[in-house]
Amino acid sequence: MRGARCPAAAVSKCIRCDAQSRGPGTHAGRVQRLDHHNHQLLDAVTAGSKGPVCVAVSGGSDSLSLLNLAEAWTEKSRRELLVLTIDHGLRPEAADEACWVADLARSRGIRVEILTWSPDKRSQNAARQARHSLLAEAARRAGASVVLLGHTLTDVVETLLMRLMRPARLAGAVGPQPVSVSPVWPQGRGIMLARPLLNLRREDLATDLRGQGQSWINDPSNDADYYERGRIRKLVNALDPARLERICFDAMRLRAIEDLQLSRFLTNRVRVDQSGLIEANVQHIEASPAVRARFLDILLQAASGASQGAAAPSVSALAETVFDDGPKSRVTLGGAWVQRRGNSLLMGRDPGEARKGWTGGVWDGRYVGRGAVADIPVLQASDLPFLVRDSAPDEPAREIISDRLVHWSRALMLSARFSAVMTLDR
Ligand SMILES: Nc1ncnc2c1ncn2[C@@H]1O[C@H](COP(=O)(O)OP(=O)(O)OP(=O)(O)O)[C@@H](O)[C@H]1O
Repeated sequence: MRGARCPAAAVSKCIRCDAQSRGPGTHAGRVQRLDHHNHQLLDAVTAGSKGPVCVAVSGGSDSLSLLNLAEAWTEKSRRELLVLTIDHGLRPEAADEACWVADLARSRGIRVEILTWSPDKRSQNAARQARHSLLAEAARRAGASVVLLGHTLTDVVETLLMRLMRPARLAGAVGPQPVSVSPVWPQGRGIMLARPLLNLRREDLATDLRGQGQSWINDPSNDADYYERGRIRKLVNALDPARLERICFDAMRLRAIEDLQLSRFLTNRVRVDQSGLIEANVQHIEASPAVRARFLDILLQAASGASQGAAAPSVSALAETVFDDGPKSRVTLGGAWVQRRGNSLLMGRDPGEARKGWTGGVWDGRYVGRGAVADIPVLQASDLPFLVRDSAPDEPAREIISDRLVHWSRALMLSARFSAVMTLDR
């Protein structure tokens, strides 16, 4: 981290490469060494992309540390940064806080945009969803394809505990990943999220900022008991954080292996035909039930055009059936249908969904109907569902779906690589 000062730090070589770094085991040692690898993550995730690199900054200690890291990285990469800060309207101070962040960015010569959300629901989930939509839309407007988020190791630990306490959707089962696709669709099309601080503790980053004389914004709702996050934070402190971190690193490494396998499946086993129908070859697929379920989850989302997967127990149950033998007739889940044919799984958009409020024209941003809504046949009336033949005017459904799968595959591959790198010496 820029300007990190730690009296105990001694210069040595990084254990994973030849870069000079501070001695392992010290606060600054960890920050300096990871800095080096986190620059590599930024290099990899932005490779081949155009436009600015967006940094989501709330003004808290995590995202200000992220801004420092990103700024240091631009000295070498020469990429332009665009700070995005959201006035979420959930607290009276939110507007002032967004202005504070904007002033700070401008004082460093960094472009900044304030995004405003008018909450109609006050839940943290609704706020998160809205935040991702605003970030993705702003990134696309700016011609960017990468958004950096300030999640830390502390978030990984907290998320792990939260997930253990209630059933999750498959995508979030292990918590934030080093790289992932934007969780909103279609706003997040082509947008990659990267979390370069995922191996650093919140408290270490805060110590670092203090050392630089940098203040930050404290959001009291993060610790409030009425939010699950606040209750979990207290629980983490009451348990043994170091042990929890080790569990998280093990989970991240395991997940990295899964991600790599999934990335290969998406690249080698899936094709999308002209009509937007997805076909996955599942012959001799050797994968754990968890990987099969995640594979199916991604395919269902690509077929349905949904932002989120269906509930984890339903996807897992369906995966058990579809990868073995059946179903011979269509089964619908999460807005998509799936059917086994020979060695393949076929998947498409559930036409029954069109009955819910579609009034004709382009449906789902991807398909053009062939008749009136009232004519939509009952499921299983034909082999191909009513709506998959045609495409949206600008771009064929096939392109949209293939693009999403390719993007997903790349995110999984990068995530696997950096999960492994980030946790190697733990
Ligand atoms: N108001 C905001 N403006 C801009 N970016 C934000 C804002 N709030 C959060 N972020 C970004 O999101 C990151 C994660 O924030 P936080 O931990 O508060 O979210 P969360 O609700 O736990 O999210 P998630 O469910 O994605 O883990 C921050 O480090 C920052 O990069």
